[in-house]
Amino acid sequence: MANYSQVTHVLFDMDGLLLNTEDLYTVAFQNVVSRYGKDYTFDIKLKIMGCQAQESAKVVVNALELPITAEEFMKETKGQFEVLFPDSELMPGARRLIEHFHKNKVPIALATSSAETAYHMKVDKHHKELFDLFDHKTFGSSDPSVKRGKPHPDIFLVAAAKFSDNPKPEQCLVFEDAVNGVKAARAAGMQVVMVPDPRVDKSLTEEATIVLKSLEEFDPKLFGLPPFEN
Ligand SMILES: O=c1[nH]cc([C@@H]2O[C@H](COP(=O)(O)O)[C@@H](O)[C@H]2O)c(=O)[nH]1
Ligand SMILES: [Mg+2]
Repeated sequence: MANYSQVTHVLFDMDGLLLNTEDLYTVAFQNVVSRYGKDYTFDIKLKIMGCQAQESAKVVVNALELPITAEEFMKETKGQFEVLFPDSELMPGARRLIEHFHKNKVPIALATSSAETAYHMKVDKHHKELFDLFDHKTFGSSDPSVKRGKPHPDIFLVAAAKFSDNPKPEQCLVFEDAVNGVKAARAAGMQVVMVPDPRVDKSLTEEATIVLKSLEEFDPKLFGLPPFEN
């Protein structure tokens, strides 16, 4: 059996992990690049999942040789986000896990590469009460203290430092869906539970501490966290 260490604090990614917003990004980006006769392939998406918004825009514009600037691309996608994000849905198991940790007084935080404005589009309409259970939130694309996006460790180190009892990296468990997010967590010295998109090749999941098909499969006991009651 693999060796898992006990943790005391938990950090959650958001897009594609707690919310189905990765699917919504795919629709939004495809709608925009279709105007230029291009395809937003999963290979390109894989490169930018978890990246800061501006970096993502640059990669797409360059990879697809779009005849617009990264700023123009961001403006066009923002129009799509405003329509699509408010109806984002929770991923299976997300509510149970967040409510369980909150009820059992496990400190939990959100560490998303989203900008704060995008976060509000995704959460405010349907999920505000649940997301209010986090002790704190860090928004990688709009928080100046997060210098570099995932796969760099910055966001997880900034988020961990916001807990009042200042946990060490090895006391923190990260939940992630993206390859870049797993790399970021490992670079921060943290264990990471990966729930990847099923299209992600197995060879790209090897850095994760444990890989699950769904958050519903997570067993808190493996990491010394309070067990589910049922
Ligand atoms: O198809 C896409 N997926 C993901 C992103 C980027 O990845 C971030 C999601 O990262 P996280 O899962 O760390 O919240 C988004 O905020 C966005 O910046 C993107 O641009 N396009
Ligand atoms: Mg994600």
